Amino acid sequence: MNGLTVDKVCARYGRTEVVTDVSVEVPRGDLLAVLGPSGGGKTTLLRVIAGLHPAAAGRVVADGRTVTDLPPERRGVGLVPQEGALFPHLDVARNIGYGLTRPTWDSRVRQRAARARRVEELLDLVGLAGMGRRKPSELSGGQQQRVALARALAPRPAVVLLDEPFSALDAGLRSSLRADVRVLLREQQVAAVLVTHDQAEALAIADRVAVMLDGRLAQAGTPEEVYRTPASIAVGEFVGEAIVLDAEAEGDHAHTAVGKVQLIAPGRGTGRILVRPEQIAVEPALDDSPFTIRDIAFGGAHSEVRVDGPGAAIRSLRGSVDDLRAGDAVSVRVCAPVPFYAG
Ligand SMILES: Nc1ncnc2c1ncn2[C@@H]1O[C@H](COP(=O)(O)OP(=O)(O)OP(=O)(O)O)[C@@H](O)[C@H]1O
Repeated sequence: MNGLTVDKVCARYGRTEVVTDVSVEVPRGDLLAVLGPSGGGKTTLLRVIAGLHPAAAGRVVADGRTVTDLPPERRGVGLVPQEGALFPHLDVARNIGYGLTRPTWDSRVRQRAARARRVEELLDLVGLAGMGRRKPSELSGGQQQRVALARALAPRPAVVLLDEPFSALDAGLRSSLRADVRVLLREQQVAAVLVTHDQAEALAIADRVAVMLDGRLAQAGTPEEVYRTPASIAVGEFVGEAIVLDAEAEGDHAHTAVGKVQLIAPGRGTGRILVRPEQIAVEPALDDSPFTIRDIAFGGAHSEVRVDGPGAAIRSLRGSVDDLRAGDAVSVRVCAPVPFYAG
């Protein structure tokens, strides 16, 4: 396959295994977001792919070539580290050109010209044309990240790894840079792996999301799959806001504290369901209802309504909350099929 294959990779620090049996595939042009709590093994996995940390077992394959035992510079894998990590004493052009082949004595002039052309091309690509002579300290945080990306792309790698590349940026800049980077990586047809803590970022930018819990791949799937049908309650709680309710399943539906709920897949017996706040409809109660509004957190486009009731603390997202007040009695209904977890 063209792109990246990680096949049953394990990694250790000393005797402690921190990555266990991880397998993922990323075709060229695709972006895989690796999501997980702190200490879950995300950065270590990235370092194994980049060749900065040895794999204790398994294989890393880039564009069909097994690179597991090659040094970082011979893998065809580019890395955009956290906060760019540019060389402060080199100007932007030199930072970008750093990873390109050094000229040899017999072809120095020709290679130098080719390097300069490639650097100009990359500056253009990341929207920094004309800034080649500046020092990193003369750039904004977002511009520095663009330089780090250009540096990673310079040798035309098959794979680019991005380790929390937007974490130091403010929200507005972060989402615009993220969208630009996504388009650029697809245009360049590299296989990209992005490590992030930010669930919304992973769901927004990725073709596929891999959730790592305790060094293991808990689930890999499209953003919709991991959000709507998480493999476990733990994955569901990590990927987004989750309301977990006790349930008694009977085929295609289950009985819960908020009434009868449709299930995505049939289930039977005692267990739990996982519901997203936007799947819960809260309406002013027409009859007696045991549910009352605890408070409403106004949130612009979507406000959160928190509801107390017997056996359930509910959060619901709503566009308008004009008809609701704290203390009101309300009816609560789950308005979409949800996943059920037995046991
Ligand atoms: N150099 C090291 N020596 C020993 N243990 C380490 C080292 N680096 C990381 N670890 C441990 O390995 C585990 C995985 O760390 P890793 O940095 O891969 O997790 P992570 O998911 O990237 O976390 P974060 O989101 O906080 O960056 C953690 O328990 C961490 O303490």
